[in-house]
Amino acid sequence: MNPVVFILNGPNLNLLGVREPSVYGSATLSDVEARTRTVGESLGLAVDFRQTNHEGVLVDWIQEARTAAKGIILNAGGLSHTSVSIQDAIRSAGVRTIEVHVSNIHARESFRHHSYVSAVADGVIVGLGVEGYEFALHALARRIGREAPSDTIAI
Ligand SMILES: O=C1C[C@@](O)(C(=O)O)C[C@@H](O)[C@@H]1O
Repeated sequence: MNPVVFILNGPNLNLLGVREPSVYGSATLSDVEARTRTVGESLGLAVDFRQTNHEGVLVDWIQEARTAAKGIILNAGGLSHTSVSIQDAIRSAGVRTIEVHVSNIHARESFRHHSYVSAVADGVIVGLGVEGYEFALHALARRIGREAPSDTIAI
């Protein structure tokens, strides 16, 4: 059985592709799910892809990852900028976590510049569109030993 990676999406990400396409692009969350499953398989990872509009559900899923997943890719949406509870959950999960934002949060309104997730994430990918999820999968695969590191980049 391949190691499981949770890809967790927070509020409003169900509207990807419909919502502000000039900011978030035209790919839907289903497109992202399909693509990450394919990339995950190629890396020897089993992707468990989820979305919720509810903070507590996200906290429950992060807690579940403690025993059920080897890594988390998290786009907490607007909760990234407000949720101490999500930071606490990641801190106690003890699971490698990569934060993803589709848009470049640092080039947007100042309230988006700070993320509570970033302080407890292993790495952060912002502003690279939905491809950011794939880059995060590659980063996790390396960190959980499923992808040989390149001989040119030592991380
Ligand atoms: O919902 C979102 C999406 C987002 O997380 C992104 O993926 O770019 C950025 C957040 O500021 C915003 O609230």
